[in-house]
Amino acid sequence: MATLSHPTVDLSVFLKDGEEEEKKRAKEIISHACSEYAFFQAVKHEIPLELMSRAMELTKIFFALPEEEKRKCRPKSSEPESAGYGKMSAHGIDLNEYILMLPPQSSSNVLPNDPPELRPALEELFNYFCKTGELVECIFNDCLGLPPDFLKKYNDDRSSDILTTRRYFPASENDNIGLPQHTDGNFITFVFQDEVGGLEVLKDGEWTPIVSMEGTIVVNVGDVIQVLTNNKFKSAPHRVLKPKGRSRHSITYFYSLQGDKRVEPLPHYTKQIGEPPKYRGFMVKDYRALRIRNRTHPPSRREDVIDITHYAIPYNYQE
Ligand SMILES: O=C(O)CCC(=O)C(=O)O
Ligand SMILES: [Fe+2]
Repeated sequence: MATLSHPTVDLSVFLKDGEEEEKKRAKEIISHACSEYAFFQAVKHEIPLELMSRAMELTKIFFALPEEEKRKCRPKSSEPESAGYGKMSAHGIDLNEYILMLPPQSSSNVLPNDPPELRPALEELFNYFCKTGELVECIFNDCLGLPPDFLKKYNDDRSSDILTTRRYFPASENDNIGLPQHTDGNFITFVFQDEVGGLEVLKDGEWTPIVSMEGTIVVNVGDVIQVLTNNKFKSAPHRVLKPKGRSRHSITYFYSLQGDKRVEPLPHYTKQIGEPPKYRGFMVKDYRALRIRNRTHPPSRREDVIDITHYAIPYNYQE
């Protein structure tokens, strides 16, 4: 197995005034990581470590409850990807179970009352992740050489952000996939995995594990950033393996773009540098619908699963 070490970035330098040299170095690491691996690990972020582990422990308590208790949090709507408790299965095998949460103020949320401390912990965590998302977006803006606040103005509506907390079931004799290979369709994703690990990224044709480190957040570039930057920043395929003999837990925050936004390669990465666009433009909601269809009507062949290459312009597209 390849041993790729994903770069680690201290985000605290961006929370202080001055320290220009440190900021420059951190931005170089992030730019390199996002162009090569699509993933990096963030330490000294603003999210209190105590809150991260409290939320993780509380979700473990929830997932250990009897099925009928958890079902009390079934979504209000039958639409796929609705807020609430759900289970992800493929070909009759349970892969993982999850709570999907929209912004705390959303009336669509169906959050557990048991354990009672879980709901406020998730709401608090959601708000911290949102702040971290805004910070990383601002750092990306600089790394990409875009005009000040360009991404902030473009992505100014946080109502589509999602937090999921998942329990992956233990592996069976013949099956160890907890989440099949995919790229994230959103802007930027933040993952907090427990000590079990299991998240892997595809790099140069090899699956490489993202080592779990306490208090660390995994940051990964989503498809929207890959398209905007015309592939300068990459969104890499990743998957989660289920562990043998135990469960695995993670909390993921999808910093997203609102459905009515149009996404296409920016002039800064096309016209202005004489590069042809590698993608045609699309609406976020249309891409989201295609991705949901992958789930509700899974194609039998892997190559028929719709991903961002659906919008690639064949003659211009290179990895
Ligand atoms: O659970 C994890 O570690 C990552 C989950 C993930 O990749 C996703 O939900 O898109
Ligand atoms: Fe993912």
